[in-house]
Amino acid sequence: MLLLLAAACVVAFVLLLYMVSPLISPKPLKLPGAHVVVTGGSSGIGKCVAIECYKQGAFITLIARNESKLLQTKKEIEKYSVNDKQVVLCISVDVSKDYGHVENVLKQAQEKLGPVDMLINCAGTSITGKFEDLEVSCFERLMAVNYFGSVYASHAVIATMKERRMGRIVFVSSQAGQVGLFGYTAYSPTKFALRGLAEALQMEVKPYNIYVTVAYPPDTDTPGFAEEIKTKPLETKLISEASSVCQAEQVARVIVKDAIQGNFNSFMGSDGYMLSVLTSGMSPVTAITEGLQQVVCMGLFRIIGLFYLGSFDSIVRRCMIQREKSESTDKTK
Ligand SMILES: NC(=O)C1=CN([C@@H]2O[C@H](COP(=O)(O)OP(=O)(O)OC[C@H]3O[C@@H](n4cnc5c(N)ncnc54)[C@H](OP(=O)(O)O)[C@@H]3O)[C@@H](O)[C@H]2O)C=CC1
Ligand SMILES: CCCCCCCCCCCCCCCC(=O)[C@@H](N)CO
Repeated sequence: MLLLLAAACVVAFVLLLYMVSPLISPKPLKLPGAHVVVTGGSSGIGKCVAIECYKQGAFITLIARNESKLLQTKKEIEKYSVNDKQVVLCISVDVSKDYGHVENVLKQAQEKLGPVDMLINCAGTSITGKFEDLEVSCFERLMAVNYFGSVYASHAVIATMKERRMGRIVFVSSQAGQVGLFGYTAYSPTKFALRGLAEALQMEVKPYNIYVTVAYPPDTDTPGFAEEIKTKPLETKLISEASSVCQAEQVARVIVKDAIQGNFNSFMGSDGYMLSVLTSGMSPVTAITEGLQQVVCMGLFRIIGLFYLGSFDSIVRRCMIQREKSESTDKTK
């Protein structure tokens, strides 16, 4: 009897260890002297991520298309140097066009600044509008930049990371990559796709000590956002008010902190927290407490989420009625 109890205890302990072992947090990456590549590093969130890493002693490669914007950003970043060895390298390339080209430039960057320790996939753009108003080419373009651009850059660095048994890859998704909202039929799928890629890739590369992070920023005050707002449907604007507009510096700090720690999920604010718990699905966890919070809070957050959905539906309905009214008064004029 005693023996049976002891055996049961051992089995339970082993089971517990087995469950807990993948949950043990990774060792933080050391940024001083590390090589960080930021796609979309010449503007907005990407620029602030680059500055944040540079301030912590990293060597930076900026990737974007427009050369003069790249050079201007390089100058801006260099103001924050913490030692005189630090370098900011600029590469002008379209991450969505030719994989061979992207692979080549990343090879050159690694020859100059050493193997990539951290890749931040931030190059991206958004187009909003009603489904029928968006040309199908918009859907293709967004998928090319936001999704395939991230696949290309990651594919070009992963082999070296695996050889070195270290590295970080960050995908900048969006809150619109956690929930599909009015106006985002072309954009949201590209951000949801990044999550699928990140989950599958993380499972492959974890034994090689490589950690993948997916960031879900809310609306953030950037040149890209200023552009987006010009053509945003009223419905999208009103719905987006559910979550506040963040500063790019603040978003960048959170992304860099989570990437260093190797956290899979990176979110900002209380609505970001709720969304990340609510949409955790089968995503990996990097701390036992994270998993526990998801188990405990999921039901409650679903209830809160249903209220949000109800209010979004009523925004859409009200806008439709308003539009029909103004159309009919236009006709009678
Ligand atoms: N701002 C926001 O509200 C939010 C943004 N995001 C995401 O964060 C990321 C950055 O957004 P944000 O800072 O607002 O964007 P910005 O428009 O301010 O900056 C975009 C950056 O990406 C580069 N870029 C765009 N297309 C390409 C391309 N094909 N190849 C290479 N580089 C490219 C741009 O440079 P260039 O044009 O010279 O190539 C620029 O450096 C995007 O993925 C966006 O979807 C997520 C949530 C909220
Ligand atoms: C419990 C559940 C809480 C639910 C809260 C839901 C809030 C949703 C607001 C989403 C705003 C959309 C941000 C898109 C940002 C973006 O990617 C673009 N700006 C890019 O340019």
